[in-house]
Amino acid sequence: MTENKSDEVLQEQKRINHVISEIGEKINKIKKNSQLISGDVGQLRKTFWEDVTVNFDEADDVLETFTSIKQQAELLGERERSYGQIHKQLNTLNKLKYSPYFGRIDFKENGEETEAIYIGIASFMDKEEQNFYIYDWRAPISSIYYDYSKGPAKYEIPEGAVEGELVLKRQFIIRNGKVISLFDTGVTIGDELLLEVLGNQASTMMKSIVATIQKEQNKIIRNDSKKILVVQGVAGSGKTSAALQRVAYLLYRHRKTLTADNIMLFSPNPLFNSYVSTVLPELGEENMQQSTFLEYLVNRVGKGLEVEDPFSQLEILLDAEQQEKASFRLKSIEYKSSLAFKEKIEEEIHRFSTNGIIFKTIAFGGKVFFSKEELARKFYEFDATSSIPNRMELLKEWIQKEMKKHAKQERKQVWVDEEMDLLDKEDYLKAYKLTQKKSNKKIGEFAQYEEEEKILRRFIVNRRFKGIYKFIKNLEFINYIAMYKGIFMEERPKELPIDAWETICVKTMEHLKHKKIWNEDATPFAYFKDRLEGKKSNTGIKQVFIDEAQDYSPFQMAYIKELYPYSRMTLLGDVNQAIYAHANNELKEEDHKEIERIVLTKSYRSTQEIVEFTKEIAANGDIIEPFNRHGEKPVIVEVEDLNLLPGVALNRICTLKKKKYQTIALICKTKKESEQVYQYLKKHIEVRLIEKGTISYEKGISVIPAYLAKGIEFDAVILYNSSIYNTELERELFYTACTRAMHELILLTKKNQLNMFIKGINPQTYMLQIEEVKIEK
Ligand SMILES: Nc1ncnc2c1ncn2[C@@H]1O[C@H](COP(=O)(O)OP(=O)(O)OP(=O)(O)O)[C@@H](O)[C@H]1O
Repeated sequence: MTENKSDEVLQEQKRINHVISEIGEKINKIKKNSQLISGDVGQLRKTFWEDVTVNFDEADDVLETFTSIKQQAELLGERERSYGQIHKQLNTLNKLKYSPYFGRIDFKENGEETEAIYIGIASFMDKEEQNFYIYDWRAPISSIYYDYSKGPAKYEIPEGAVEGELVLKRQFIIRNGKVISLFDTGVTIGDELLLEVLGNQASTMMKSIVATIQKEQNKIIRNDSKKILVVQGVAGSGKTSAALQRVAYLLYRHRKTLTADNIMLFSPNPLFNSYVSTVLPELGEENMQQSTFLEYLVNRVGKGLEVEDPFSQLEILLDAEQQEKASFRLKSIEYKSSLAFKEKIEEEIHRFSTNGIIFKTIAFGGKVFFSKEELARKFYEFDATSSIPNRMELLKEWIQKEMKKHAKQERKQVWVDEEMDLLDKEDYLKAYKLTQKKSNKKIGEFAQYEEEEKILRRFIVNRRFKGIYKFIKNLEFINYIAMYKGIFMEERPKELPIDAWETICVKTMEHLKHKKIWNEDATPFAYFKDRLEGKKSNTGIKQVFIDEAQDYSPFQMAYIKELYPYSRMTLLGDVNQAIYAHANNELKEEDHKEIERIVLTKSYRSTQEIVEFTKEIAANGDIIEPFNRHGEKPVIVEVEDLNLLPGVALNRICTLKKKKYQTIALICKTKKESEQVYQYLKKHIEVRLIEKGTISYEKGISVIPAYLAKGIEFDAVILYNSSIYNTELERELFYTACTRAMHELILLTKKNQLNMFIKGINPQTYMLQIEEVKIEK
């Protein structure tokens, strides 16, 4: 660390004290204001109904009542919004009070005086609102801090570039209002501060990197020129971190038109969702919408089919004992993930335009209201030039109209008489009131009774028809499954050999028969459904982020793009961590006018020693550059007998625990392996098993299958039985697992059975140890 010049520190501390006292004053002022508003909100809520005119007598009165309620609700909403704003502001000010800024740049704009710019997580001005005590890190001028070292520098504003000279660049660590350290930096954003940050223990929650954003990451964060931004970044290069900072940046830059609700992040698993959930609040912003693609698909496919999750799909491919099943699934996955299959679906849809649509019969209590043939006939009676979704809509409207007639008929049936006796008092009362309301004039007792009975019969039929009405409204009368199956009764696509196609057809249909759908079919099925009933494109989303983009198949990627046709997209991924069988070339694709591509090659997560080792696993790993932080070389532990493996893992975990690491992971290849070793370990130490549904992880020891460790990191990683990663398909999984380690990496292996990847690694990059201690079975 650069030496702390004590008078500089004193000067800076003086300024900090002043700024903090101003922040304190502002907080007090806002609090007073907020009490007023909160009082207002409370009062408004209390007297809401007193202040509106409620009168339902005449149509005019109803309108007046409606307007009055609306006005009152708007007033309340506005006050609540300003109350929410104030709350947010107070939150940010309290953060600033603790640590007002992290950086300072002295910038001399050409022809102007040098100005000291202090940079923090939000802007803060003096009382007169004339000068900035703190600049938001997202302000245009702040980019100099991330992009330049001392010397000529410039930043962009809408009117053009502002040029000048960067005279000083200083970094602070301020805690609780006190300068802990201060250093003036040279070339990049203080390697020293970064070194300090990266040397810390891993947390179970991702941290914001705002104070140490690197120049190349800043490009990702501030990029706003093209519709699609693609980031190919090696493991640990800060893709996810930069993506979250980018969300914060976009929310700031477009604050008038963009809110957190307009941003969607697709993440790899539920654990990841919670892992990243604190970054934006730390920056004073709200979290964007977050979902896994599976969640989206399950919703879209609908209740009728159970969707296989991608992890179960992967498990089959990884299970050495199910090689035959795996080889068939691989073919199925490859084809159904391709754009060729999407084309095939398109052809099928085209055919449905003139014939072949299959419906379900709509019946009630054994009585057919609409046969499937009738529905098909009616469908094809509509104008053939109209799109399929439009005709579906017309068909639905027609059915709904016809249903009114059926309902009327049904009211006369005997079963309704029987159910009349079972009605409760409230129904009678309701019918009575409705009759009263309906007839202003006094009517005779008999007429009154007749009217009530009519209403009660309507109640009964409506109640029993509720299911059918919903079925119709949701277009469930379209037999998607039968039609989807139809694709597999057709001629072989040219991409596949005959035997492969036949097996795919038989097995896919068999699986669908059991009301289950494989993961590779889920996207095509959802797409197929969309093409028949109309796209559910989401216009509210303006920015879509896809993390681990390499794990999306070409079909999925194309589908997502169609779902969000008006959104900008940020795709982040690493071709070396593509753990699924379907290939996706999106990250490698040629540039075109809508795409901006950024490549990150420096890895920040792991020590230099770990990166030197892991880069040799990755295909094209030469481009990976380690960050200059040192630790021990990875250790490969050879074990005589595989039965000793759980005990050896336990020993190693205990040694790591003594080193006071906060998060230690034992990464296994499959769920089965994780469960087995977990059962052993839990008898000896406190340990947690992470499964696909796990939504958060805690400090301590976790046993986790490699594919669930995606995107997250641990202080120390032990790779359990590394000998079993042995096919080219498993290279990425093995690489992903090893790159989760920040400070220490240990790989257990059967003696003399180094896997095919380790065999290719320079032995200088690791230490080989033989576990000699015999452990009882
Ligand atoms: N500029 C930075 N300043 C401080 N820490 C950083 C910076 N960039 C990355 N890191 C740290 O490096 C680690 C890896 O970052 P992150 O998870 O964002 O990388 P990634 O590229 O998404 O990784 P992977 O693809 O391997 O999951 C995190 O601990 C993150 O805090």
